Amino acid sequence: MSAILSVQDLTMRFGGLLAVDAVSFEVQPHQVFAIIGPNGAGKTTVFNCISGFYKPTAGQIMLENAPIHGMPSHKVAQKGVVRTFQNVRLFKQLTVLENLLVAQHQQLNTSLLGGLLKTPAYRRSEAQAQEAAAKWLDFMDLRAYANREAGNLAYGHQRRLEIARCMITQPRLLLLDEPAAGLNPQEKKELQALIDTLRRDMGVAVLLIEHDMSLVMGISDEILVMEYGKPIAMGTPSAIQNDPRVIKAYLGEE
Ligand SMILES: Nc1ncnc2c1ncn2[C@@H]1O[C@H](COP(=O)(O)OP(=O)(O)OP(=O)(O)O)[C@@H](O)[C@H]1O
Repeated sequence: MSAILSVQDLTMRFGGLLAVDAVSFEVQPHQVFAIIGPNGAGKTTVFNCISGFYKPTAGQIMLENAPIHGMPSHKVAQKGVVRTFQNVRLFKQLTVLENLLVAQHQQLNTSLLGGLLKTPAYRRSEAQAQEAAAKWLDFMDLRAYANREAGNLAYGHQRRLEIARCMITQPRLLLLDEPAAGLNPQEKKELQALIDTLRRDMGVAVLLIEHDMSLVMGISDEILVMEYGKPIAMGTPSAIQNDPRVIKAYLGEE
């Protein structure tokens, strides 16, 4: 099986700080791959490098065998790698529906002139965008809120909308940065079921940063543990839970 994402010796330096130090891992199709580690371990910096927000100091990031390191974030997104953020980022003054329509804008097969003249091709792609938005509103149980301002939604709903906004672009790889943060126990359970459905039925692999260990252990196929920028362990949830280096990183020296 060939990997969707292959990261080799990824390194990111900020002045004198080595935030990510020679990190390598692979994400396979349909896999949920988690990156965990104490605060400041370098997890979000890895995400920022993959999603094109940072240009890595060194190393390779390959998406289905083609390099994406150093590409700007909108290009990486066009290639099928999309992300959510630690603090939800939506167009808060737009409605829920509008957020889903805007997300598709870059993909729409229309020209400015086509839009002005309302050509058949323009109307067709508009109709497709509306259809896709309706599908994701239903899938995420957000239809009742379609015309609400996104900023006025309950936090759990905003998180779901952010994931819908990613998924509507039909990505190959979904990066979720602490998706369970701020959710109540019931919402966390629903999130776990949602991630499972996305990877099983929607053809997307998921790369996850998460501090909630019960979610991480319950959903991940493989886990990478980082500490001070360095990879210290990688393996299945049960192997990671019993790894003395991981226990030491989380609990400190006896
Ligand atoms: N743009 C930046 N400029 C300078 N230092 C940075 C920058 N971004 C991150 N860092 C530093 O890099 C290190 C790793 O940070 P990062 O946010 O990647 O950690 P993290 O594992 O995601 O932490 P958390 O779990 O708290 O989100 C930290 O010491 C942080 O201060």
